[in-house]
Amino acid sequence: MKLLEVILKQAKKEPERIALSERGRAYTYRDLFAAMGQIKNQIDAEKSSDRPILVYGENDFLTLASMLAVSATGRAYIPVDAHTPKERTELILQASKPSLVIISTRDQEINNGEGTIEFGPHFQAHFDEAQPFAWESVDLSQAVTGQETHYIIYTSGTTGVPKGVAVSHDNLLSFTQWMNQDFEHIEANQFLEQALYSFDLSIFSIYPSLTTGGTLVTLSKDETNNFKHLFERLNSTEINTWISTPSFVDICLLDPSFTQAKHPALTQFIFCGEELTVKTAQKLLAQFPNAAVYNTYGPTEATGAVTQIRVTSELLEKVSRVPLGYAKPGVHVEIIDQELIIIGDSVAKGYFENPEKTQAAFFEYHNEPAYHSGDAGSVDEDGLLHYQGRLDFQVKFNGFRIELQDIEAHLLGIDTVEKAIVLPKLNENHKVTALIAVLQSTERFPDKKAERAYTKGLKKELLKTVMDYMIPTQFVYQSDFPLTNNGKIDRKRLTTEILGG
Ligand SMILES: Nc1ncnc2c1ncn2[C@@H]1O[C@H](COP(=O)(O)OP(=O)(O)OP(=O)(O)O)[C@@H](O)[C@H]1O
Repeated sequence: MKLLEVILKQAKKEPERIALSERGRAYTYRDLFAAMGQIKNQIDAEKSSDRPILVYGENDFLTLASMLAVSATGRAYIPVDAHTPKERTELILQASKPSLVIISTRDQEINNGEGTIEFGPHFQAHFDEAQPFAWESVDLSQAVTGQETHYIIYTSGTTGVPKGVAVSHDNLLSFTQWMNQDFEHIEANQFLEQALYSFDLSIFSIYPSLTTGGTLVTLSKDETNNFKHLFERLNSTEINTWISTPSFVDICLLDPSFTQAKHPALTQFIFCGEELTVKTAQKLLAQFPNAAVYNTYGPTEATGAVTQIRVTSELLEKVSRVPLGYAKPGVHVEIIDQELIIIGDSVAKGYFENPEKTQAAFFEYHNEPAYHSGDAGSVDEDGLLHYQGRLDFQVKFNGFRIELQDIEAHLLGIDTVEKAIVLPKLNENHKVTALIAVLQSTERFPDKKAERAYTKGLKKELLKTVMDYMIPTQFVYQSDFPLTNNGKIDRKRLTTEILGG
């Protein structure tokens, strides 16, 4: 069955259920299909080629309806958030050459600080609620299916030109079925939709919610950026399933009202995108002792996530790093030369119209699709996967091979350390000349002398668990860490801030 057909079946059963709730406004499943139909008509009227369609919008109803309308025409959609820097949007436009651009943001001024973008053929999406709607008019005969590309998400591209990961309908179907089976079953589940649609963490809420008659509770950019607005919204909205990066929940844990007593309906937390530290998991379980907390792992190239584990207090007592979990059905993970190789039905089709990059990362392993994750790890005898950091975060320092994230994990093992990032300082020959630890500590230092004394104690503590050649050369303290648009700690910006351009 096609994903859109599953959504339609569910929608027809309970058309008045809320499909999406934005700040100050809620839309039913009937609204969603009505809007999809209208936008699909607009697409059909353009008579564009069957190349992908770029949807330029925000996390809201009109953007969701636009993406689904594109799927209904059988084309792939490319979600681009309207807050994306102009230059990057232009790079994505050049790389993807979409047949059409749907502008679903209501705020046309959004990018004007940076000037107008040349979109090529485009139209503004509209939803006219006064127009009559009949379920019989819904036509999914052309809708995306099988190996056809469902969406193309451009990864933030740590280097150079962004790469568009092409995910098939069947990749997404397999992911959605797993989410619907292997996590908590919550009736009329209200999903937090914090991740931008242009970040694949968003599929954790969109498809499981829509295929089961749930509600997407979307946060606007203003709400995720403004602590006061965020808490106004969180405290006035019921959420059952929380999906975010660990860094985002860290921000929420700063608010004393973020507790089970205040949010009794919030019973499930699902994390992905970056390491969930033992500290964050402990803090969360202390605030929400009855909630089911899951760590999941996966790159965009393997459709959202491919492993999961329920994180309990008992588990946290036994481990120094939170395991990544067990592989989903249809996927297995092998370690080849230290690297996690993801094999099976979640592996995406490749990078859109980029055979060179595709060939470098995707391959066939015993007749199954496989992907080089670039992550280091190990697998237990019973199939439990452990994370050891990104392979490209391994450096040579004074002749020793050092895994930066290994030092970070040990720093986080110290009670007063809340966050830790270790950055390599390079000379002009790209040789590491120093390791800089950037820390957020619970301690406050009245003066430099106090800071030095604390650092001295920290080094002593660290020496109990790591080799002396792994001790950072310098320690820098920050009260908060910059985050990327996707809500992960922004190492690149931190490097520029600490080490200079
Ligand atoms: N649960 C987890 N624990 C540790 N690391 C994780 C976890 N989940 C995801 N990651 C990290 O995030 C990576 C996947 O992230 P994603 O596909 O969003 O792109 P990225 O590698 O962060 O690059 P970019 O953001 O530049 O596109 C994984 O390869 C892994 O390194």
